[in-house]
Amino acid sequence: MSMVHIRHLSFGYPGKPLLFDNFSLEIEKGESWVIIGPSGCGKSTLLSLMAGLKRPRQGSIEVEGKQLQRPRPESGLVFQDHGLLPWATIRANVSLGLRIRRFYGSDGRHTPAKWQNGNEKPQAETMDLWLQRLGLAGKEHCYPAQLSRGQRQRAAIARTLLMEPDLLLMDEPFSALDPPIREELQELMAGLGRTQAITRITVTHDIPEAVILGEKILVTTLKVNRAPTILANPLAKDEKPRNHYGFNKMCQRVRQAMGEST
Ligand SMILES: Nc1ncnc2c1ncn2[C@@H]1O[C@H](COP(=O)(O)OP(=O)(O)OP(=O)(O)O)[C@@H](O)[C@H]1O
Repeated sequence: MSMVHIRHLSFGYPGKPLLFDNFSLEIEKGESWVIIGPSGCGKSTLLSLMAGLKRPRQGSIEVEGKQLQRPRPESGLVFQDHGLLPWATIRANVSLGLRIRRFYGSDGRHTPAKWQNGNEKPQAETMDLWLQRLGLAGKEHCYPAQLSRGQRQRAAIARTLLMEPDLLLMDEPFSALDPPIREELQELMAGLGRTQAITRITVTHDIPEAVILGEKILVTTLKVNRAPTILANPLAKDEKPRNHYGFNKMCQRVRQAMGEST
């Protein structure tokens, strides 16, 4: 069953050329996709459209069979800039999404029934679990400024995952991080895909990252995007794709597809 179904999408910013024209794409539940392409080709715009933060000029986007009219509370977003509140502890920051979700919409009307008051899982337990999985146990009472950049980004990821999203949309989530931390987080996110059926869509500039995270790699172009270029990448299912003998070859395929698309 499809998680995201884009049908005949047209989108461009006012007074600028179209970025997408009659563009269709189907993403199955549980798949991990990467969107890669040169700067300015519309990767972040496509992610915002799938998040319901922007509306198509023409065409439609369905998520879980429902036409997207607004951001859905079941979708999780992670951006490059972690967006933590500097004056709140890590524990308060990580629980922020949950607290906001209860008031989703101006009147709370759009909070899905399974999350309305009284139906929440025991929060403290779930939060401790994510803090532990993301290597933040013991940091709960620290403020963001007391953590490293990688730890702050992990806290942002914990905040999103604690909300149990069914669709995870990430815009260059690791690009501000140094290579060892970046690699650690890439492996962590790839590992999550193996243990949980979350549909993941990650925007990146980085070819090796695309090969590690994307079972399907969408290559976008600076020309108007019409028929999508999609590379299938079974290596992303591997536990250590970087060590796989086909890794460099797959990187080369992505590089070549990017070259052909410019
Ligand atoms: N709010 C906006 N208003 C007008 N133009 C915009 C707006 N946001 C983005 N654009 C333009 O739309 C194009 C696509 O932008 P977008 O950020 O989606 O590209 P991108 O592929 O994600 O780029 P990058 O890799 O540099 O982040 C760019 O030319 C950008 O300048």
